[in-house]
Amino acid sequence: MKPDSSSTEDQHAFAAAVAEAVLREPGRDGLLAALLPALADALDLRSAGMVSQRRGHWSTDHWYVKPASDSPAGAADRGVPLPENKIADAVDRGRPQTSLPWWLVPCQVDLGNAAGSGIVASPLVGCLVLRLPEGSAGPAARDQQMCDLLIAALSRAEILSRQRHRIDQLSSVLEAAARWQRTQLQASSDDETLLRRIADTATELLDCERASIFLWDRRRSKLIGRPALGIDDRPLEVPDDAGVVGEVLSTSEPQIWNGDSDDESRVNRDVDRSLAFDTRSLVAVPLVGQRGETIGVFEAINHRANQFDESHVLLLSDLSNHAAVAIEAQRAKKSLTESRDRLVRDAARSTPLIGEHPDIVAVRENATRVAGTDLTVLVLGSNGTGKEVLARHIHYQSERRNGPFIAVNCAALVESLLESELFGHEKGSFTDANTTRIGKFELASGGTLFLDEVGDMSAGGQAKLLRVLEQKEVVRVGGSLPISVDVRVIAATNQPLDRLIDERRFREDLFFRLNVVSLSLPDLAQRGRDVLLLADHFLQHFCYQIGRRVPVLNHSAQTALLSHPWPGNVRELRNTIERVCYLSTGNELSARDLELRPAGGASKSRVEPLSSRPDTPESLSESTRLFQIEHIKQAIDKSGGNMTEAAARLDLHRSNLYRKMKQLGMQVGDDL
Ligand SMILES: Nc1ncnc2c1ncn2[C@@H]1O[C@H](COP(=O)(O)OP(=O)(O)OP(=O)(O)O)[C@@H](O)[C@H]1O
Repeated sequence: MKPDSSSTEDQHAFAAAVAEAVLREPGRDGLLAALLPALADALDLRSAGMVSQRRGHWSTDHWYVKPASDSPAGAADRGVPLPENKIADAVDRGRPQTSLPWWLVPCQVDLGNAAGSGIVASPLVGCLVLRLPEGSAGPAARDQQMCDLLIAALSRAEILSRQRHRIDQLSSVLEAAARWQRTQLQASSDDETLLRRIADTATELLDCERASIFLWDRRRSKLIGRPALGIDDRPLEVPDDAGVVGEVLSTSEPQIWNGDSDDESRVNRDVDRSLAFDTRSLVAVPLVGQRGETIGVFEAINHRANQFDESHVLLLSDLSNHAAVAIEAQRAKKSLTESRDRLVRDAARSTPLIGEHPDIVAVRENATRVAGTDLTVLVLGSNGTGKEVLARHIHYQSERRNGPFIAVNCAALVESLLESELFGHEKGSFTDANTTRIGKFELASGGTLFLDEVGDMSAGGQAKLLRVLEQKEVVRVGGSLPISVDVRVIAATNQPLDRLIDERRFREDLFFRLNVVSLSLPDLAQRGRDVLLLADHFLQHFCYQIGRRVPVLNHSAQTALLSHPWPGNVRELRNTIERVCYLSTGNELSARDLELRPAGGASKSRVEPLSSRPDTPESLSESTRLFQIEHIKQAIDKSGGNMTEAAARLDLHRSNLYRKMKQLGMQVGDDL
């Protein structure tokens, strides 16, 4: 038998055994398995063990008994009852206790601080239970040093293992968050699918039987259980102040309820009843939105008691942070989708293709048919017949309706600008290119590009357009990377393209590219009583805008509308009605109110000569500006709103007329 305490050689041998075991990183169990026999050897113990307290209970982690040959009494130790009271006493005091033949060395590691930030864990509470040799008077100081060495090695192993566990947890949470994000990106994703995925992840990672998200309906003071819980898959609603979940909501603090050892009144058994579940353990954490407000509670439940501790709170809180982001993103997506759908509906309603004439009915039917395809469409018709209206009508009936509708007037663009306008340019690609600019083709991606007045496009422009239509990709001016574009093209012209092709002013190959389907709009004068339908539509529209009662068109007005030749087509009619809505006051409109000029003649001048007005400005430049505005207005008026004709009257190119109007501060659009 050894002396009362260990020798220096024993101490060195034990230190070497500890160093060797630590280097192997065998984990807590491996360390105990290797070092308890070494400690027993060094101190000539009959048995040595580690007991620890987990979730309120003492349990023996490891127990080493010296073989019977070395210690005849040792074999009996296996059945010896542990001095539980003394163990608890040693742990409570945090100091070793001797109660011969037992020596009890508490082993308590505060992992929260030791393991670094982010690892909040219940302290590891344990006790080395050592049975001293027969006749021992008690341990000596150097024996204590050996125990300290063992405890330090165990602490290190525990910290390492918890760090690894934490890293695994965080990786799982990140993987789960990425999965949720993918779910959200799917066009068909809905709230229920996302919430179910989130709850499933929590069930799996917390190894629990059920997880639920309770979203707070603050207005109704209710918590709504999601995904749909309970009988008939109906959402479960509970008062927002009931049970542990209510506690979490009011305190914004995580809560654990651990069955047997906890206050039964904290649990809302109504939830159990509707789930047909017997909750024995529960952990719940707040769901906090991006602005810091609590938007709900995330809970996990188990049939078994004492299942949850701080590490579950930590894990569920991590999940909850990502879940809150996903839930808010889903809500934002839903509200954006709803407002987009509303806008698309409004936009579609605001450009109806009005008309019951058989030609218009046929065009509408063909438009509906072609809307279901991605075919290129060529719309033919005189100015103002509604070519853009028809293009929008096709767009809003197509699958592309949620994408953009981009209209480009090809005639308004000089050739040098056309390429940059349609295909964009890179910064610095020419003198004025101060920034990178996205072209109309890219802007229209996912939607429809309406190329108006395509017959007026220059030869260079036509060649470039053809290339893009064939390759379905654009290269920005000054760039080299081809950018693929997913665009449906609808082109329109009022020009006789076949004649332009004969005169070699329009490329035949481009014509075939554009003319996959062609739709022709008749002039308004050929549409019979559609004039009255359209007049009525514009009357309603403008009177609503101004806020005046809608006047009726009397017999003379109707006759005048039906017999007018409408050289400016629907645009001219719209301008006429707009003017009447602003200038007339009665509840009935007559032919005289309409002031329709005979074909080819000048309308009764509605514009007073500038010089005769009392408010004529003194400044020469201002009166010149006003004169130009009036002169342009008159030209447009005389042309029935037909800008090409108005430009010709003014001896200007159409694009120059637009530019001049912008320069003068005039509105460029329909309400001229
Ligand atoms: N069938 C229709 N129903 C309702 N409004 C119409 C219709 N046709 C044309 N309009 C209205 O007439 C005006 C001119 O229509 P739009 O711009 O579509 O004609 P366009 O043929 O494209 O003209 P341009 O050749 O000058 O570009 C617009 O204000 C449009 O709202």
